[in-house]
Amino acid sequence: MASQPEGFNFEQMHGKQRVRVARVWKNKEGRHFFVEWNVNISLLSDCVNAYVHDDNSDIVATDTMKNTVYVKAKECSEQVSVEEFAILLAKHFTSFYHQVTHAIINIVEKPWERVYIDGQPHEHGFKLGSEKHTTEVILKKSGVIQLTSGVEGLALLKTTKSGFEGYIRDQYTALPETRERMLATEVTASWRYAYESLSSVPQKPQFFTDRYLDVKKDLVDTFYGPPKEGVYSPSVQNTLYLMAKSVLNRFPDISSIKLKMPNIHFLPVNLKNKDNQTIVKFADDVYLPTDEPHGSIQASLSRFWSKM
Ligand SMILES: O=c1[nH]c(=O)c2[nH]c(=O)[nH]c2[nH]1
Repeated sequence: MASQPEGFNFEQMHGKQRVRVARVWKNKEGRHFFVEWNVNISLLSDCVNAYVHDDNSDIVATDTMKNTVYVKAKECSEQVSVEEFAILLAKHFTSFYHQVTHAIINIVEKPWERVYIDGQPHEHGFKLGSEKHTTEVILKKSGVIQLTSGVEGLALLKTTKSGFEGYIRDQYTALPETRERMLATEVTASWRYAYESLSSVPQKPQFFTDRYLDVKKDLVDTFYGPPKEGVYSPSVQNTLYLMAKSVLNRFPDISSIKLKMPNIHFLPVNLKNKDNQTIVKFADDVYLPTDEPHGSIQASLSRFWSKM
Protein backbone atom coordinates (compact mmCIF):
# COMPACT_ATOMS: atom_id res chain seq x y z
CA MET A 1 0.00 0.00 0.00
CA ALA A 2 1.60 3.27 -1.15
CA SER A 3 0.97 6.50 0.70
CA GLN A 4 2.51 9.94 1.05
CA PRO A 5 2.94 10.89 4.70
CA GLU A 6 4.90 14.08 5.31
CA GLY A 7 5.74 14.37 1.60
CA PHE A 8 7.53 10.99 1.33
CA ASN A 9 6.66 8.04 -0.83
CA PHE A 10 5.90 5.24 1.60
CA GLU A 11 4.97 1.61 1.06
CA GLN A 12 4.05 -0.82 3.78
CA MET A 13 2.36 -4.11 4.51
CA HIS A 14 2.27 -6.43 7.46
CA GLY A 15 1.43 -10.01 8.11
CA LYS A 16 2.27 -13.24 9.89
CA GLN A 17 4.81 -15.69 8.51
CA ARG A 18 5.19 -19.42 9.06
CA VAL A 19 1.91 -20.19 10.71
CA ARG A 20 1.90 -23.97 10.89
CA VAL A 21 -1.37 -25.86 10.93
CA ALA A 22 -2.34 -29.49 10.41
CA ARG A 23 -5.88 -30.71 9.73
CA VAL A 24 -7.46 -34.16 9.87
CA TRP A 25 -10.73 -35.07 8.15
CA LYS A 26 -12.55 -38.36 8.68
CA ASN A 27 -15.04 -39.90 6.27
CA LYS A 28 -18.02 -42.09 7.17
CA GLU A 29 -16.09 -45.27 6.45
CA GLY A 30 -13.46 -44.33 9.04
CA ARG A 31 -10.74 -43.26 6.60
CA HIS A 32 -8.64 -40.30 7.70
CA PHE A 33 -7.29 -37.54 5.42
CA PHE A 34 -4.45 -35.31 6.54
CA VAL A 35 -2.66 -32.12 5.49
CA GLU A 36 0.04 -29.97 7.04
CA TRP A 37 0.46 -26.38 5.88
CA ASN A 38 2.90 -23.56 6.50
CA VAL A 39 0.96 -20.35 5.93
CA ASN A 40 2.32 -16.86 5.20
CA ILE A 41 -0.07 -13.92 5.32
CA SER A 42 0.53 -10.34 4.18
CA LEU A 43 -2.21 -7.73 4.31
CA LEU A 44 -2.24 -4.40 2.58
CA SER A 45 -4.26 -1.74 4.32
CA ASP A 46 -3.97 1.92 4.93
CA CYS A 47 -2.39 1.89 8.37
CA VAL A 48 0.15 4.66 7.78
CA ASN A 49 -1.00 6.28 11.04
CA ALA A 50 0.58 3.42 12.95
CA TYR A 51 3.96 4.18 11.37
CA VAL A 52 3.81 7.95 11.46
CA HIS A 53 1.77 8.50 14.62
CA ASP A 54 0.86 6.36 17.59
CA ASP A 55 -2.47 5.34 16.08
CA ASN A 56 -2.94 1.58 15.61
CA SER A 57 -6.66 1.78 14.95
CA ASP A 58 -6.33 0.48 11.36
CA ILE A 59 -4.12 -2.50 12.21
CA VAL A 60 -5.24 -6.11 12.11
CA ALA A 61 -2.95 -7.63 14.74
CA THR A 62 -0.68 -10.29 13.28
CA ASP A 63 -1.67 -12.47 16.25
CA THR A 64 -5.28 -12.22 15.04
CA MET A 65 -4.14 -13.31 11.57
CA LYS A 66 -2.49 -16.36 13.11
CA ASN A 67 -5.63 -17.28 15.07
CA THR A 68 -7.73 -16.91 11.91
CA VAL A 69 -5.73 -19.72 10.25
CA TYR A 70 -6.84 -22.13 13.00
CA VAL A 71 -10.45 -20.90 13.02
CA LYS A 72 -10.73 -21.29 9.24
CA ALA A 73 -9.06 -24.73 9.34
CA LYS A 74 -11.62 -25.76 11.96
CA GLU A 75 -14.47 -24.41 9.81
CA CYS A 76 -13.44 -26.52 6.80
CA SER A 77 -15.73 -29.45 7.46
CA GLU A 78 -14.79 -31.08 4.13
CA GLN A 79 -11.24 -31.56 2.87
CA VAL A 80 -10.00 -28.56 0.87
CA SER A 81 -7.01 -28.16 -1.42
CA VAL A 82 -4.19 -25.85 -0.38
CA GLU A 83 -5.36 -23.39 -3.09
CA GLU A 84 -8.92 -23.39 -1.74
CA PHE A 85 -7.63 -22.75 1.77
CA ALA A 86 -5.46 -19.85 0.58
CA ILE A 87 -8.44 -18.38 -1.29
CA LEU A 88 -10.79 -18.67 1.68
CA LEU A 89 -8.26 -16.96 3.96
CA ALA A 90 -7.73 -14.17 1.43
CA LYS A 91 -11.48 -13.79 1.02
CA HIS A 92 -11.93 -13.56 4.76
CA PHE A 93 -9.28 -10.87 5.30
CA THR A 94 -10.43 -8.71 2.38
CA SER A 95 -14.13 -8.92 3.23
CA PHE A 96 -14.11 -8.96 7.05
CA TYR A 97 -11.89 -5.86 7.45
CA HIS A 98 -12.94 -2.72 5.57
CA GLN A 99 -9.34 -1.46 5.99
CA VAL A 100 -7.77 -4.40 4.10
CA THR A 101 -7.51 -3.78 0.37
CA HIS A 102 -5.34 -6.76 -0.66
CA ALA A 103 -4.41 -10.08 0.90
CA ILE A 104 -1.38 -12.10 -0.15
CA ILE A 105 -1.41 -15.68 1.06
CA ASN A 106 1.45 -18.11 0.45
CA ILE A 107 1.19 -21.69 1.63
CA VAL A 108 3.60 -24.62 1.42
CA GLU A 109 2.08 -28.06 1.93
CA LYS A 110 4.23 -30.69 3.58
CA PRO A 111 4.23 -33.84 1.41
CA TRP A 112 2.49 -36.30 3.74
CA GLU A 113 1.25 -39.30 1.74
CA ARG A 114 -0.98 -42.18 2.69
CA VAL A 115 1.03 -45.25 3.58
CA TYR A 116 0.44 -48.57 1.79
CA ILE A 117 0.91 -51.83 3.69
CA ASP A 118 1.13 -54.94 1.48
CA GLY A 119 -0.40 -52.91 -1.35
CA GLN A 120 -3.35 -51.78 0.81
CA PRO A 121 -3.98 -48.12 1.65
CA HIS A 122 -3.73 -47.52 5.39
CA GLU A 123 -6.77 -45.84 6.93
CA HIS A 124 -4.83 -43.41 9.12
CA GLY A 125 -1.10 -43.91 8.40
CA PHE A 126 0.97 -41.29 6.53
CA LYS A 127 4.63 -40.97 5.58
CA LEU A 128 6.62 -38.01 4.36
CA GLY A 129 7.23 -37.83 0.59
CA SER A 130 9.62 -35.48 -1.16
CA GLU A 131 8.45 -32.51 -3.25
CA LYS A 132 6.15 -29.83 -1.86
CA HIS A 133 2.95 -28.33 -3.25
CA THR A 134 2.93 -24.53 -3.01
CA THR A 135 0.41 -21.81 -3.74
CA GLU A 136 0.15 -18.03 -3.78
CA VAL A 137 -3.10 -16.09 -3.81
CA ILE A 138 -3.20 -12.34 -4.26
CA LEU A 139 -6.73 -11.11 -3.80
CA LYS A 140 -8.07 -7.57 -4.00
CA LYS A 141 -11.21 -6.46 -2.21
CA SER A 142 -12.89 -6.13 -5.63
CA GLY A 143 -12.52 -9.90 -6.18
CA VAL A 144 -9.66 -9.59 -8.70
CA ILE A 145 -7.41 -12.55 -8.09
CA GLN A 146 -3.96 -13.83 -9.06
CA LEU A 147 -3.71 -17.54 -8.37
CA THR A 148 -0.41 -19.38 -8.65
CA SER A 149 0.41 -22.98 -7.80
CA GLY A 150 3.73 -24.70 -7.80
CA VAL A 151 6.05 -27.47 -6.79
CA GLU A 152 9.29 -27.23 -4.85
CA GLY A 153 12.09 -29.77 -4.48
CA LEU A 154 11.12 -32.07 -7.36
CA ALA A 155 14.39 -33.98 -7.73
CA LEU A 156 14.83 -35.63 -11.16
CA LEU A 157 17.80 -37.53 -12.57
CA LYS A 158 18.57 -39.57 -15.65
CA THR A 159 21.79 -41.48 -16.23
CA THR A 160 22.04 -40.98 -20.00
CA LYS A 161 20.38 -39.28 -23.00
CA SER A 162 21.90 -35.95 -22.06
CA GLY A 163 24.74 -33.93 -23.53
CA PHE A 164 26.12 -30.45 -23.88
CA GLU A 165 27.96 -29.33 -27.02
CA GLY A 166 28.55 -26.28 -29.17
CA TYR A 167 28.88 -23.73 -26.35
CA ILE A 168 31.42 -20.88 -26.38
CA ARG A 169 34.93 -22.28 -26.13
CA ASP A 170 37.75 -19.92 -25.15
CA GLN A 171 40.90 -19.80 -23.06
CA TYR A 172 38.85 -20.19 -19.85
CA THR A 173 36.98 -23.29 -21.03
CA ALA A 174 37.89 -26.66 -19.53
CA LEU A 175 34.60 -28.54 -19.93
CA PRO A 176 34.77 -31.18 -22.67
CA GLU A 177 31.85 -31.36 -25.08
CA THR A 178 29.80 -34.50 -24.60
CA ARG A 179 26.76 -36.39 -25.85
CA GLU A 180 26.81 -38.69 -22.84
CA ARG A 181 26.35 -37.42 -19.32
CA MET A 182 24.17 -37.62 -16.25
CA LEU A 183 21.39 -35.03 -15.96
CA ALA A 184 20.16 -34.14 -12.48
CA THR A 185 18.08 -31.25 -11.22
CA GLU A 186 15.71 -30.16 -8.49
CA VAL A 187 12.79 -28.43 -10.15
CA THR A 188 11.04 -25.44 -8.60
CA ALA A 189 8.01 -24.59 -10.72
CA SER A 190 5.21 -22.09 -10.36
CA TRP A 191 2.35 -21.68 -12.77
CA ARG A 192 -0.21 -18.92 -12.87
CA TYR A 193 -3.84 -19.73 -13.53
CA ALA A 194 -5.77 -17.54 -15.93
CA TYR A 195 -8.73 -17.04 -13.55
CA GLU A 196 -8.96 -13.32 -12.98
CA SER A 197 -11.87 -12.99 -10.61
CA LEU A 198 -13.01 -14.95 -7.59
CA SER A 199 -16.25 -15.85 -9.32
CA SER A 200 -14.43 -17.57 -12.22
CA VAL A 201 -12.32 -19.86 -10.01
CA PRO A 202 -13.47 -23.51 -10.34
CA GLN A 203 -15.41 -24.67 -7.27
CA LYS A 204 -15.11 -28.42 -7.84
CA PRO A 205 -13.62 -30.00 -4.70
CA GLN A 206 -9.98 -30.98 -5.13
CA PHE A 207 -9.85 -29.37 -8.63
CA PHE A 208 -6.48 -27.77 -7.87
CA THR A 209 -5.05 -30.88 -6.21
CA ASP A 210 -5.82 -32.89 -9.36
CA ARG A 211 -4.40 -30.12 -11.52
CA TYR A 212 -1.21 -30.06 -9.39
CA LEU A 213 -0.75 -33.80 -9.89
CA ASP A 214 -1.41 -33.51 -13.65
CA VAL A 215 1.04 -30.61 -14.14
CA LYS A 216 3.70 -32.40 -12.10
CA LYS A 217 3.21 -35.56 -14.20
CA ASP A 218 3.52 -33.54 -17.40
CA LEU A 219 6.77 -31.92 -16.21
CA VAL A 220 8.20 -35.28 -15.17
CA ASP A 221 7.11 -37.13 -18.33
CA THR A 222 8.65 -34.44 -20.54
CA PHE A 223 11.92 -34.52 -18.60
CA TYR A 224 12.34 -38.30 -19.00
CA GLY A 225 10.66 -39.14 -22.32
CA PRO A 226 9.12 -42.59 -22.92
CA PRO A 227 10.22 -45.37 -20.55
CA LYS A 228 12.17 -47.49 -23.06
CA GLU A 229 13.91 -45.00 -25.31
CA GLY A 230 13.84 -41.80 -23.20
CA VAL A 231 14.53 -38.51 -24.98
CA TYR A 232 17.85 -36.80 -25.73
CA SER A 233 18.48 -33.52 -23.90
CA PRO A 234 20.98 -31.18 -25.62
CA SER A 235 20.96 -28.83 -22.60
CA VAL A 236 19.08 -28.13 -19.38
CA GLN A 237 17.85 -25.00 -21.16
CA ASN A 238 16.18 -27.01 -23.95
CA THR A 239 14.65 -29.54 -21.56
CA LEU A 240 13.31 -26.73 -19.35
CA TYR A 241 11.73 -25.03 -22.37
CA LEU A 242 10.06 -28.25 -23.56
CA MET A 243 8.70 -28.88 -20.06
CA ALA A 244 7.25 -25.36 -19.81
CA LYS A 245 5.80 -25.53 -23.34
CA SER A 246 4.17 -28.88 -22.71
CA VAL A 247 2.35 -27.50 -19.64
CA LEU A 248 1.04 -24.45 -21.55
CA ASN A 249 -0.04 -26.64 -24.48
CA ARG A 250 -1.85 -29.11 -22.28
CA PHE A 251 -3.58 -26.81 -19.78
CA PRO A 252 -5.51 -23.91 -21.34
CA ASP A 253 -6.31 -22.38 -17.94
CA ILE A 254 -2.61 -21.90 -17.15
CA SER A 255 -1.36 -18.59 -18.55
CA SER A 256 2.31 -18.73 -17.56
CA ILE A 257 4.87 -20.98 -15.94
CA LYS A 258 8.22 -20.30 -14.33
CA LEU A 259 10.79 -23.05 -13.95
CA LYS A 260 14.02 -23.07 -11.98
CA MET A 261 16.22 -26.04 -12.80
CA PRO A 262 19.67 -26.09 -11.19
CA ASN A 263 22.14 -28.28 -13.07
CA ILE A 264 23.34 -30.57 -10.29
CA HIS A 265 26.69 -31.92 -11.34
CA PHE A 266 27.87 -35.49 -11.02
CA LEU A 267 31.60 -35.36 -11.72
CA PRO A 268 33.34 -38.21 -13.58
CA VAL A 269 35.81 -40.02 -11.30
CA ASN A 270 39.31 -40.66 -12.69
CA LEU A 271 41.94 -41.62 -10.11
CA LYS A 272 45.65 -42.27 -10.28
CA ASN A 273 47.67 -43.69 -7.42
CA LYS A 274 50.90 -42.31 -5.99
CA ASP A 275 52.90 -44.08 -8.76
CA ASN A 276 50.77 -42.34 -11.41
CA GLN A 277 48.99 -45.59 -12.28
CA THR A 278 45.32 -45.30 -13.20
CA ILE A 279 43.20 -47.04 -10.56
CA VAL A 280 39.80 -45.71 -11.64
CA LYS A 281 39.15 -44.86 -15.28
CA PHE A 282 35.80 -43.22 -15.90
CA ALA A 283 33.52 -45.11 -18.26
CA ASP A 284 30.17 -43.42 -17.52
CA ASP A 285 29.97 -45.42 -14.35
CA VAL A 286 31.57 -43.95 -11.19
CA TYR A 287 30.69 -40.34 -10.29
CA LEU A 288 31.35 -37.87 -7.51
CA PRO A 289 27.94 -36.38 -6.61
CA THR A 290 28.11 -32.68 -5.71
CA ASP A 291 25.67 -30.03 -4.67
CA GLU A 292 27.86 -26.96 -5.00
CA PRO A 293 28.65 -25.19 -7.11
CA HIS A 294 25.71 -25.92 -9.37
CA GLY A 295 24.49 -24.43 -12.62
CA SER A 296 21.43 -22.21 -12.24
CA ILE A 297 19.01 -22.16 -15.12
CA GLN A 298 15.60 -20.56 -14.96
CA ALA A 299 13.02 -19.21 -17.37
CA SER A 300 9.39 -18.33 -17.58
CA LEU A 301 7.02 -18.86 -20.46
CA SER A 302 3.70 -17.14 -20.89
CA ARG A 303 1.04 -16.82 -23.54
CA PHE A 304 0.59 -13.65 -25.57
CA TRP A 305 -3.10 -14.06 -24.92
CA SER A 306 -5.23 -16.35 -22.81
CA LYS A 307 -6.66 -19.44 -24.49
CA MET A 308 -9.67 -19.48 -22.17
O1 LIG B 1 22.84 -28.01 -19.89
C1 LIG B 1 23.78 -27.25 -19.59
N1 LIG B 1 23.61 -25.90 -19.70
C2 LIG B 1 24.61 -25.00 -19.40
O2 LIG B 1 24.42 -23.77 -19.52
C3 LIG B 1 25.81 -25.56 -18.91
N2 LIG B 1 26.99 -24.99 -18.52
C4 LIG B 1 27.81 -26.01 -18.17
O3 LIG B 1 28.99 -25.86 -17.72
N3 LIG B 1 27.19 -27.20 -18.33
C5 LIG B 1 25.96 -26.95 -18.81
N4 LIG B 1 24.93 -27.77 -19.14
